[in-house]
Amino acid sequence: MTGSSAFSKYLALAFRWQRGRQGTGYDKMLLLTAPWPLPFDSYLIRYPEGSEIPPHTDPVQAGRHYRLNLILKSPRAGGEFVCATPIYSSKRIKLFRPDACEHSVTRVEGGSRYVLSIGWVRGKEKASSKKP
Ligand SMILES: O=C(O)CCC(=O)C(=O)O
Ligand SMILES: [Fe+2]
Repeated sequence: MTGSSAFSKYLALAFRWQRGRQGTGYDKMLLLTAPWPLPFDSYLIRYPEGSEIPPHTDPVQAGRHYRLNLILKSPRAGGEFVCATPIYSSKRIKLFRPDACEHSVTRVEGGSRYVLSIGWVRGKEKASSKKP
């Protein structure tokens, strides 16, 4: 993709609510993203009552995917982030490898949940090019 078409794609997407990829009731809003010097993206994610994210991974074409998720607002019940091996986890801060560690969000019950999600990719090694 050329720089200018990447930028027009960014302008078309940024600061608008889009349906989450899993189609399970959550919405995301692209804030800032850049391909260089360190590929990164940042999203505001909104989970209305009854939404959830089933177990999944977020693979990248090359390198290692990291995410720092800041839980801005928790619902009264549910909406728990589940990941067996986070790098760091507290009530409001989750640092993890979404490409390597399956993760999910339990059904939000009693109010909404809001997350600021910042992701970046380190290294260039292709997962499929790894020697056994
Ligand atoms: O909202 C969350 O806690 C996790 C969302 C998610 O799947 C991700 O950030 O990759
Ligand atoms: Fe994810």
